[in-house]
Amino acid sequence: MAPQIHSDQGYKSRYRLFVDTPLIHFIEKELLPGSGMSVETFYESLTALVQEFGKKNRALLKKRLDHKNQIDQWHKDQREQGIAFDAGAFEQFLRDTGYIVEAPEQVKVTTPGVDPELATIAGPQLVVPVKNARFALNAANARWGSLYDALYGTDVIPGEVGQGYNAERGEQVIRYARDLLDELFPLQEGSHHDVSCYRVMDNGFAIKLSSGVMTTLATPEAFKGFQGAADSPSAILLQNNELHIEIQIDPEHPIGRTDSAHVKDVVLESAITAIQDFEDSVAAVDAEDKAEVYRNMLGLYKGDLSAEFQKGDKTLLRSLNKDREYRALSGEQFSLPGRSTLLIRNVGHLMTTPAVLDEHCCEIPEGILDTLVTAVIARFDLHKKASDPIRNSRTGSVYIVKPKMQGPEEVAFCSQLFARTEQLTGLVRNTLKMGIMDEEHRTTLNLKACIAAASERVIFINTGFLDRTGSEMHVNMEAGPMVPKTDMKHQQWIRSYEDWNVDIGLQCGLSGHAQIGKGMWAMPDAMANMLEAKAAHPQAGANCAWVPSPTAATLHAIHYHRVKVTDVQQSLKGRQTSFSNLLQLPVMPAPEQLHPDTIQRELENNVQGILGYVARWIDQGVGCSKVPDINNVNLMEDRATLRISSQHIANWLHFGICSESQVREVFNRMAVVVDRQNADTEGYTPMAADLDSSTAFRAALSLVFKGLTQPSGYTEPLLHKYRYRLKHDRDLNSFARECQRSKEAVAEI
Ligand SMILES: CC(=O)SCCNC(=O)CCNC(=O)[C@H](O)C(C)(C)COP(=O)(O)OP(=O)(O)OC[C@H]1O[C@@H](n2cnc3c(N)ncnc32)[C@H](O)[C@@H]1OP(=O)(O)O
Ligand SMILES: O=CC(=O)O
Ligand SMILES: [Mg+2]
Repeated sequence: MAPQIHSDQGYKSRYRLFVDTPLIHFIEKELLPGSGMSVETFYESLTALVQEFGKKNRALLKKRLDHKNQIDQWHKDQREQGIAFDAGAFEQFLRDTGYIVEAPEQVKVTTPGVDPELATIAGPQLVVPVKNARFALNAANARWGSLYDALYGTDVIPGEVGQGYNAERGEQVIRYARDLLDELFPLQEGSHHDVSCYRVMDNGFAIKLSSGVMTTLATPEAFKGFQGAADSPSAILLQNNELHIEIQIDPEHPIGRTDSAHVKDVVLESAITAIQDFEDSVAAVDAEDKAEVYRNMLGLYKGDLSAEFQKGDKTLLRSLNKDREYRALSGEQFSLPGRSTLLIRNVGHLMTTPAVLDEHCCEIPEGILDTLVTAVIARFDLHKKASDPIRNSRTGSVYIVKPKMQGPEEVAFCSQLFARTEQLTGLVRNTLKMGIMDEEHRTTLNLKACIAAASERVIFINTGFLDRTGSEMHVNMEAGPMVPKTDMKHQQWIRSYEDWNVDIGLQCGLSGHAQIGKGMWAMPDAMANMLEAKAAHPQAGANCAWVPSPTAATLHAIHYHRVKVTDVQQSLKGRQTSFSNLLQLPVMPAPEQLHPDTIQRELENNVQGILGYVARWIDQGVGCSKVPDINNVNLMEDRATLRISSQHIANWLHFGICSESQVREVFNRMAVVVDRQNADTEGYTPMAADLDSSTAFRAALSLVFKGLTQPSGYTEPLLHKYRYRLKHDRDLNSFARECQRSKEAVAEI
């Protein structure tokens, strides 16, 4: 059977490409109308990009493999010769083989037109799988979040949330919020706890205490504006460290009614930026999935995305929030952004997509398709008038986060791809900005050269420590058995990597121009712990850090009120983390001392996470899940955490820390546990009853048993393979193979 090229289903010939129907529908009926780009120009442009960049893309992937083989051999030789690891010798070898390159002495980012949300405002960065419109909208709207809700609904306030309103818990929330106001916006006299009235007078913000004393803020300039009438405002706007807080007042509201100053909520500017993710948190294996991802992104950029959903017994309709209007003391009206500034995480250089085949019937690089579609989508935002109520960038930029790049050649390649895409889509040069995920071994070691390779485009460097951990294990797979997963974050390499990223960012002039970011908080329900732990991110000089939910964004915002990141960055200038510490390996010094119980527990924990995540990925196409670990702590699992777990078991198998039969036994047993955990999950397909015929179970096994040979230890090739097979009842590439065999089809192009 030849591919269906001219039917309503299957691939259709478009210019020099074959495009699968669901994507054609999206491109021709949804994306291009109103974009100013014709159908012909779009496919001509895509063909040009594939022809100009496809071969280079493949060559870069081949280079990854060459380096990996060389490093494997070096570690093997050292082991066989009984040579103790020496970071200096390793560094020399990596320099000799061109894995580490010379960076220019002076590197300075010169990125033009960066919005203040990325350049100067320090605050939380929310990440969201864009394939889920309800979540994607929620993330875009998470610029402002209720502190009362964030406290009431999480373990920051101890005890059960329970059903119905718990007045005692409510009291604790109000006390917490008043303490915070006292800390961030102290009064000249008294405390926010004792306020009976907030109002605006001709000469400024006036606060009446229950004692009758009139006072105001210790720093009166922190008052920025208000909503409602001056003598009975409905909102008071305060600012600290470039972040805003609204005290909301409503005497009719159930909470405001009982409050001495009728405060109904304290709302924090929260997710200053949000990454709409096409990548680690998304399952998009075919044209239908890609169209869904792109459709939501288009709606966010056009401003018309909405999602209707059921919550409890209510049907809700969610759309994008408008900007917020205020009046200043002078009487002047002004507005603040109502939405997070959005970044878009495209996929990396590795994957190809069956949504589009080239003239040889081969899948095209997915990153190339993402770049072009992102640029066309962005035109809708860039062409909006300044008065448009829903604009993303006010400075004419498009923020693309590029994951999993390995080294400066790959960054340069990406920058060239962006430049050519700008030409083809009529965008001004350097409109497409680049966020570099520092999440691969070779990128960390060459971070300065990576920044140099895109110095006119860089808008962030971010420590994606989850992928970086998977990368560390895969690159050094042959060095020896790795420490247990929980010990990984205490290893020398990871501590140095976090500091190194900040040092290089500061040296390259990112402060005040771009984000130096820290990674994800992967325990979405452990908000009390997060409040403790994530204070370290601004203290380390990072002006943004990832959070998994809007609630987490609101709580994490508190840290940026407490720490002025620019001051920290100033104090860190000139620091230079040891390069050789970056190369220290996370290998166990005495694996023979590992207790069998520790091995068993480690396996069970990893396997439970793998199965819990993979089952939903393969069967339901859910790319990011909350999965309980062995201690029943809910963890955010995505492809990066899966990379860690699967590489870890693969490594222990390789070095005989555990046996194949032991691993299989744990998999079989954990399938029962995961089935039980999902007993009430709608659409869940149990695995344990028939393990051999469970596609998800087989996918999970292969991630471990084929872990050593997966490119860079990534999980997406196998996840895509199994999900595609389940969805389509045929293999990825089967159309491409048939198409290649079909002389007529090719001749027709
Ligand atoms: C290594 C990396 O690459 S990290 C980056 C990739 N990871 C991510 O992007 C994580 C994003 N987070 C998520 O996907 C989710 O928070 C999960 C999967 C971890 C947990 O999801 P759930 O179990 O559904 O969360 P939970 O039930 O606690 O909360 C759901 C509510 O929170 C909202 N929510 C949760 N996470 C997010 C988010 N990231 N963005 C926006 N809203 C969110 C949902 O919209 C929902 O609210 P609603 O009912 O008003 O729509
Ligand atoms: O993408 C983020 C990571 O930690 O990996
Ligand atoms: Mg990652």
